[in-house]
Amino acid sequence: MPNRPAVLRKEFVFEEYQILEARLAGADTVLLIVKMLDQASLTRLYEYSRSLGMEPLVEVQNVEEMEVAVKLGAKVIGVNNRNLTTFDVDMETTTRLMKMVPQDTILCALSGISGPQDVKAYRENGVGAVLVGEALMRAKDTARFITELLGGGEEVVETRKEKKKLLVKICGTRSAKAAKYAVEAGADMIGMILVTGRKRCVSTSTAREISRVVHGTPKPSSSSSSSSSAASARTSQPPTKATSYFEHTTAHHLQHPFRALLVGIFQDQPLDYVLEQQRLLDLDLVQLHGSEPLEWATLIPVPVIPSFQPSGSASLEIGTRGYHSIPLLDSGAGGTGEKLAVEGVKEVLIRDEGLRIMLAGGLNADNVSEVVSGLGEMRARVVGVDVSSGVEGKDGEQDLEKIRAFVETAKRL
Ligand SMILES: O=C(O)c1ccccc1NCC(=O)[C@H](O)[C@H](O)COP(=O)(O)O
Repeated sequence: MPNRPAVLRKEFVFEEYQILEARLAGADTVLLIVKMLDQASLTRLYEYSRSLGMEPLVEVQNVEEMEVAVKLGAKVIGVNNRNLTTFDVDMETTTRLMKMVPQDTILCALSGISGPQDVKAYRENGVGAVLVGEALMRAKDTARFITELLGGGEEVVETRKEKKKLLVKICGTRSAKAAKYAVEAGADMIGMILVTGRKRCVSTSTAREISRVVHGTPKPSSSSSSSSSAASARTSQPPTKATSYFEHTTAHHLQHPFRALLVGIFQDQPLDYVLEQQRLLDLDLVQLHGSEPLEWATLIPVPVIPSFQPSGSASLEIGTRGYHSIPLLDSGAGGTGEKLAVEGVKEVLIRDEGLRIMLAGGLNADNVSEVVSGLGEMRARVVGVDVSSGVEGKDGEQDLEKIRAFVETAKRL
């Protein structure tokens, strides 16, 4: 579930059919209420849910039910503060039962949360999550209320107006040496071509070496400070602000505070192959450079970057939220060095003012500044730049100095 918030089917679940239905509808998990299920049914439904890749939220209300949930091995347990027999709400119920919960279990407080004071108290006590229903429905301004619950202040939706450092992706990487060099030069993403038959396609053994290097090489400290929200996303600091869709995905999916991310590039290959390579090479992101369906993003367990051409009809899907993490606007079929037309980029951005993109297509250290600044005010909506041919020498091999020059130039924009 890397591309969106988790979806819970919060229901009276009493048979497998409902769990399957939830999975098919795109839910990530289901609620199992200990009070309404006998031990055999609870165990059966719990196992069934897990067999579909969904760790259920197991709801309890008292000591006896908590014992059942813990014995079951539930990894996410919710304590209902509302007594379902009397309907009385006692906010201490969660806190009283929490000592029974093993360390690695996420404890959620359910029901009765009316404002930030409740969340603050739970957070201080080590409660891992809260479930808010009625208060959210009653709130006049839902976004502000959620921000307040998270402990945030005045600003409700953080949208990027000011210029931030561009993320840089070095694509077409063919050796562990070039990958290491690019990371140490400050690149945020290292792309390798996994499209069989293409000249830049890497063998499995090289891809494994590149993967090892990208996962093991720390970023230079200066570039890790390019986004404070990215850093907080990867540390224990909980977020305190609601963010727009693309702001969130940029901060959470496209950068890591300590190392670069590894991107595998695919083009019109079977989904099974993409999934297998993602696992085998421990890819952090998958770039789909052909006419793969948008929905694949829900089946690939890491964030997806799809490629669009400004003029192509598929570019209508470019701004669809909830699937890909960030779209790549590229001039052509990928790695061609063909220059992207700035006017085409502007047309795409004008159609959807919330859209954020990465740019590719014939970029190099000499022209990236002109292309990016040519977008005028729309520059703030470009989160990153991607290069392949532009960091290659005449012999077609990656040129380490060109990589450095590209990263340094792009990071200054
Ligand atoms: O580079 C390839 O051989 C390639 C093959 C099939 C699909 C995508 C491919 N490359 C993608 C990229 O290198 C970048 O995402 C981008 O297209 C950069 O292009 P450019 O800087 O114009 O070479």
